[in-house]
Amino acid sequence: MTRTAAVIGGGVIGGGWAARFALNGWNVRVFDPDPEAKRKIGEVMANARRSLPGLLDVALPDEGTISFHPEIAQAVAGAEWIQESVPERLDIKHATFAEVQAACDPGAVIGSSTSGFKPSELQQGAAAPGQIMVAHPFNPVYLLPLVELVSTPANDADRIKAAQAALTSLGMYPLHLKKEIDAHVADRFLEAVWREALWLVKDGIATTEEIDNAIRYGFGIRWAQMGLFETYRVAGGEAGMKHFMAQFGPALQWPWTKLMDVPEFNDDLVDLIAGQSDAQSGHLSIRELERARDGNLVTMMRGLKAQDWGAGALLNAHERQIRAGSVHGAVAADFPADAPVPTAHRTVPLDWTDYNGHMTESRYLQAFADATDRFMQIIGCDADYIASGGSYFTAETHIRHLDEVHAGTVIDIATQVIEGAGKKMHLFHEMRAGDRLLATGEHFLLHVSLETRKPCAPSDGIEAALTRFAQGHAALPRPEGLGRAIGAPR
Ligand SMILES: NC(=O)C1=CN([C@@H]2O[C@H](COP(=O)(O)OP(=O)(O)OC[C@H]3O[C@@H](n4cnc5c(N)ncnc54)[C@H](O)[C@@H]3O)[C@@H](O)[C@H]2O)C=CC1
Ligand SMILES: C[N+](C)(C)CC(=O)CC(=O)[O-]
Repeated sequence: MTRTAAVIGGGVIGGGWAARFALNGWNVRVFDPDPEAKRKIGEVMANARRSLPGLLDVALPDEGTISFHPEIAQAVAGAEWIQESVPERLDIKHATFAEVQAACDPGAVIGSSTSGFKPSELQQGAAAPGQIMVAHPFNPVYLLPLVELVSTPANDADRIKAAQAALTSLGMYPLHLKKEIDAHVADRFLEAVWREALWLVKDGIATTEEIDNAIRYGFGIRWAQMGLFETYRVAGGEAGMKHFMAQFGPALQWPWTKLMDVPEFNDDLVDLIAGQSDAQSGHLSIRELERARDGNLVTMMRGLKAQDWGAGALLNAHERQIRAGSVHGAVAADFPADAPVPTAHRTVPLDWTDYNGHMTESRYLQAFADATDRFMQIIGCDADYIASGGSYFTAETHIRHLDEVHAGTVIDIATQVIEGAGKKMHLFHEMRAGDRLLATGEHFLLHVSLETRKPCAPSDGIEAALTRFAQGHAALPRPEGLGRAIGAPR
């Protein structure tokens, strides 16, 4: 059954939440008094659609619907998750919770996006304090997985567990903080770095651009993959963390930071920073900057996915969760022998597109090669079989590019066995977006011994599974384009 979330306040963060929920198959009900909210969320959704689904190598569930409601009561009725993302003012948040709790399901989780208020402050005066907890996300909410989940003793363990499970199912990383503190954990870092940066600009030491460069060419990349402590452990060399601390401990007494002083927040400082920021990035619109940011984030996170590390390992876990409940977990006997076998159902990722604004040619081969891997797995040539010494090598490939496809589009590949006997396996893949035929891939493979590196017969199990498809597929129409070659001029 489709799950339902309510988003109260649909600005930068509420819009990001709406996209995260909807693109993971939830229906989303939005309440926001801003008459522009629908347009703004529409623009966030457009950016999210081209970036989030392509993070994974398997398609997300079908997109949920987003509806807009004139009253909080209408938006929250029947929702299992209510995410408050109204402005950062305690009076507005309290008034919002009162309206929400007058109409919502008592079993629903009410998460607050607050950047700094403690959950006990949010719960003050509430009809049911135990329903409210901090669920602090990071912008863009549809791409960054971290959510600081901050609870108080008023929140019972079952509701916290339900909240963790719901966030995990959205591909997020709930970091549960059992001890509350102003600004939680991550915003304390951001605030510290922000204060230092304000001083550096105010004192004329560095411009906004130079500070950004100091981060993005160096420790920002390092932090993205290892965080702080693991990074510094490595920096301690073979002697490790103790050596690192001994070496840099004395710096704590030196004037290396102005963290405890706050620069006077006046018009001069605002104009200085805003002016430098305009000079640095004013030639780009916010939507253009968001698109650049999203492309960079997707590319970095997919790089970490290949390494199965940090945020990338989380993507792999989310993907396993989706595969387990779908056709991707199926084996040969689960597929009819007389129809092409579905071997891919995924979204075109942003990092598969090129200067022509569409999927680049090398990624067609990747998609078809992944489909071949999936077919091998279906007939029993899986990781265990390969570890036992048998596998397939591709001997020849022919790809036809028939129609364009863009980032964010769901593609499906169906595979027909043209020949499957002994060591030979001849496959014909058709890639489609809905009814549109995008490309075909014809591949001839030989079963090999990984010890001798020479062709040999596969196991009886693989032979039987392959023969079943080969015989069943022989009755299918011959695919258009089979055996095609590029004609050479004479
Ligand atoms: N912008 C950021 O980088 C982050 C913000 N947050 C937190 O998210 C919350 C929302 O912040 P933003 O989205 O940045 O602000 P925003 O100004 O972009 O959006 C706030 C939205 O709330 C709506 N609103 C105002 N009064 C309302 C009411 N009574 N009921 C329902 N909606 C109402 C506004 O029309 C607006 O669309 C804040 O608590 C903030 O601390 C959390 C993480 C990051
Ligand atoms: C600046 N901020 C305090 C609103 C930042 C956050 O809360 C998290 C983020 O996305 O940077």
